[in-house]
Amino acid sequence: MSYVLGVPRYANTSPLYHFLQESEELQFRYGVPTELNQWLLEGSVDLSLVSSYFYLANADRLRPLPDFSVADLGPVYSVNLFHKVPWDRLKRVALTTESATSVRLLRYLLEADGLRVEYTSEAGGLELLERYDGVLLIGDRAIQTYAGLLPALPESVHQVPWQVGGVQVTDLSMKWYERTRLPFVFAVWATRKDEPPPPAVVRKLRAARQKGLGNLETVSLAEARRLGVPQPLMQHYLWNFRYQLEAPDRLGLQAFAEAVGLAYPDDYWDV
Ligand SMILES: C=C(O[C@@H]1C=C(C(=O)O)C=C[C@H]1O)C(=O)O
Repeated sequence: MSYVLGVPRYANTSPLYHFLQESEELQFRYGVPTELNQWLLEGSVDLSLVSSYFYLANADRLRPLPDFSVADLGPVYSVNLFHKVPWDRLKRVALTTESATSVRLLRYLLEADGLRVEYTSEAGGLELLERYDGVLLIGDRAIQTYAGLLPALPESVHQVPWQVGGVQVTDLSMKWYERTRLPFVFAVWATRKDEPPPPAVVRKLRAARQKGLGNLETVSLAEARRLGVPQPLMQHYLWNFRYQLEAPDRLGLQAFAEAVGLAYPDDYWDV
């Protein structure tokens, strides 16, 4: 029987997977985070990316790898509330159906600012702004939408505009950083608690990550073409992620658990 890896359908994890080969022993099943979360609990994937919030809420059944994450310090560029009224006047917001973590993070950030907002889960893009004050997008859709708004390639990564025309872009990871000065962990990799990850699979994942991060130009070119986003922008976007769940990331994850009233188990596979 082959081991099934839950593989996200997003550019943001391409440095981890670009050089990973599917084989008879290791098969991929592709999905967006909300699908992968469910598949992991149900047993239709064995090792998978899982939304950090979903992991924390199901920590009695899941255990993560010690050194894999989708995290960053400051802006992430692809977890964005696109809105047409200022942040403190938001009343009705549409939420992506692909995310478990970001929707919880948005709720936390708005409540922390004393704001009461009505949320509706609805798939779509910027056209939702005709009916809502804001729309939360993540992953490929968010980075494509953001890149599509930019009038030109920014001169420097420090000059990415956060307002284009009538649309404001609030990067949730940046907002988290301003509040906590910590990284934000969007996802970890986990298995079910009674099914330890095979060390050979973890070795392959680590080797593929090392190669991916060492060849970001190749990886970002492939992803830029796939999504129709300028390659320099894609390369900076990928370069900016923290993929190794290091000590500062764990502090960020612990702070997120506290922020949403969940326990932080601090319990990782020794692999
Ligand atoms: C950084 C991102 O993080 C993603 C957001 C997730 C969530 O909100 O549940 C889950 C997995 C991550 O890959 C992104 O989508 O751009």
